[in-house]
Amino acid sequence: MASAAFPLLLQPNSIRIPAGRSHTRTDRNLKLAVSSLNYPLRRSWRFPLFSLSMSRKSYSASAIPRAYVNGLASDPNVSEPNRRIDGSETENEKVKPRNLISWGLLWTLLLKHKLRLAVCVLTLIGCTTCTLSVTIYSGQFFDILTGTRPEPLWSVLGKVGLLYALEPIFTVIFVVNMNIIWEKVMLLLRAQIFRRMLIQKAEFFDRYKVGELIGLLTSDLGSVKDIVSENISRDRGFRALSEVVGTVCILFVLSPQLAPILGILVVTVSILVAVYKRTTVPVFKAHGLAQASMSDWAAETFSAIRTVRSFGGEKRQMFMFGNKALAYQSSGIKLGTFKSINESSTRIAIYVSLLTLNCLGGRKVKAGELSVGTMASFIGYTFTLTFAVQGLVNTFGDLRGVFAAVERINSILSGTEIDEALAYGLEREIQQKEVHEENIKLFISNGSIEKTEHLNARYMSALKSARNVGSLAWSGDVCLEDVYFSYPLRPDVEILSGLNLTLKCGTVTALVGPSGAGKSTIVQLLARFYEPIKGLITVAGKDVRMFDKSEWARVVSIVNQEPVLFSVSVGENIAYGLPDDNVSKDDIIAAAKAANAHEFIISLPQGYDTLVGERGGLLSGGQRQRIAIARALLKDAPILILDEATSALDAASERLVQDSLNHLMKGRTTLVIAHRLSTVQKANQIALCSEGKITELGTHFQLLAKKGQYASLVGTQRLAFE
Ligand SMILES: Nc1ncnc2c1ncn2[C@@H]1O[C@H](COP(=O)(O)OP(=O)(O)OP(=O)(O)O)[C@@H](O)[C@H]1O
Repeated sequence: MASAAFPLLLQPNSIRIPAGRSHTRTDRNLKLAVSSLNYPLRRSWRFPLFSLSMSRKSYSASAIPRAYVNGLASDPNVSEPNRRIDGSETENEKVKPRNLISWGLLWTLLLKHKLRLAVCVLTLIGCTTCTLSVTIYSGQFFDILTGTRPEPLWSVLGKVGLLYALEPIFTVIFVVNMNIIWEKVMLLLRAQIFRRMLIQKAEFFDRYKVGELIGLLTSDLGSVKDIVSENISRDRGFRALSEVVGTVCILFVLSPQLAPILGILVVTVSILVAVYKRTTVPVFKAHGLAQASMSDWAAETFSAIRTVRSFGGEKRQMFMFGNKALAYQSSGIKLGTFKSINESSTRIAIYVSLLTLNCLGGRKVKAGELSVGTMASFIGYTFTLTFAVQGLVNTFGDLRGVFAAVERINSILSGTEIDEALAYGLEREIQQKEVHEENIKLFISNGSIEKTEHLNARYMSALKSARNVGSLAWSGDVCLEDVYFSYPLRPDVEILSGLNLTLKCGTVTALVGPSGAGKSTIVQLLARFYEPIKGLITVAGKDVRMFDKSEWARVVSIVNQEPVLFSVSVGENIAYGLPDDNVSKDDIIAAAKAANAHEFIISLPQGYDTLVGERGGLLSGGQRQRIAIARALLKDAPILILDEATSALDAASERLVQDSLNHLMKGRTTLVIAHRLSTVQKANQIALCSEGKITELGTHFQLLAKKGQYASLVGTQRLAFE
């Protein structure tokens, strides 16, 4: 199958431009940037806490296309995609869920910084050597003082001084390089996770709350990031590990008899103390949660202050806040108690170790088996070992948190819910961009995490007979043919059952029907947010699945009841109609004028540069709607869907918006959904959707004459007006 797609993988100098293409911004990017590696790996990796595996095969770069031109004439050698008509995958095609974050991936990302890693290893050895050597020289210092060592004092002090000077230098180089490496790794991970979220199927966003998804990017990924930044200090992570190993070795060299007893004692007591401390982590967390709950309540109260006032809810809000403040207080008291015990427990570990050392070592010093200096070094190493072991246990505790976070990310994002048609289109478009742009490199220079070769195989093959989707959509009808559909989260409830509807090219079709009949569902299918379970959607007779979703998105404009604006300026919101283009101010103004929006925009404080606020909240509903229409005008898509576009407006705004909609609809294949039947009477055809099918179809007068459900709906609405 993969090889069947290769006739379309053109060499850079053999790119053909399909005739009759109107969208120059696509044409100018016909040539794909050379795709670099997709994390080639040499072996599989497994870790017991969360199963991580990557195979060489799944990350092979060999099948990634080097260049691609869509819209080419069919190639008889290219086989049809091995795809069932319902869009599901056959057994052969099924892709096993793979973990998004894996050891293999981390390793590959780390290996990009080989030089820095080498510097880190060397400086780590350097600072540990300095730290541990100082203690030996401190012991020698005492031996010189007691006269057992015939060496001038300045020579030892000189060495100690040099070590004191070198240690911070090594530390700075180690910390800076570790941080740089990890920040770069995290940058790529963050970008890839964001991308992976963006290409999930629509049901993914039905299933998970926005907060959960943001949590993956912020707190979960944050704890992965913190594992390095918070474990880079002297008593944590690699430094603690190297100090434990180094100290134990030195102790054995200094006194092979004393070292095992002291070593075992210090390590055991330190581990016990550290483990005890870890068990108190939930108390710290509970305190944090209590604080968050209290501040959430305050935030909700103030953000809904008008609702609180209108219901006289101040007392309730106060009492609830009081409850939360009390919970915060009691968790704070508990936390204080645990903090004090924690504080003392480390001291207990040190005191026990020192007492043992003094008993055993003191006897040896008295017997002349050990010098005072060596005894002093032992005391120093007792402290080092205690803190290092505790630091190490803390690092392991943090690692557990990281594994849990990674597992959460993997469990949500490693399923097979990727919208492949979208993923493929995005991959292709990203690769067409100039590679020197930093923000794009994040997504391509490392290759995507997605297994793109099977997507390429499928879509390359499927696209072989597709001509330019724009010209098809401008010239052909859009048909829903025997469409069956259930929402993935409610597979038992059939919303559409064998629906047939033709949207004639360049004309207006109105879709009416009772609430819950499935009108908006048809919009979602036409926009390809979801795919039919059975049946086809075609444009000019071509199955729309032949086009990747980025291409399809360019030919469909949707204006709905509550248009969502981004919290940028008015001008930028209009320019979003062509998100990949540099839209000129003149084009933006022309679109705004056609949408009856120019007058109100220039009366805003900063005109086209005025910020619209979160979700356009600083504008009225009618103003938002006209900006959305200007955006759609700029997009200039051949298929237009108006889903209750004027229903939330008052009469004056509706007139203005309706004017601009009339302008927008001209010459486009339009589907209008409206509850107010008076607004759709002029449509070329009216389709009545009921029980998942189109039950009546005709002009307003034909349907009235039929005296069916449409006629009775019209009657009901007239009665309501009278
Ligand atoms: N994302 C979803 N997941 C599961 N079920 C859904 C989803 N969206 C809509 N539904 C269900 O699909 C059915 C059809 O909804 P749809 O919004 O298409 O109806 P409608 O005809 O547009 O209704 P209205 O005129 O009230 O807007 C409803 O029963 C609804 O509960």
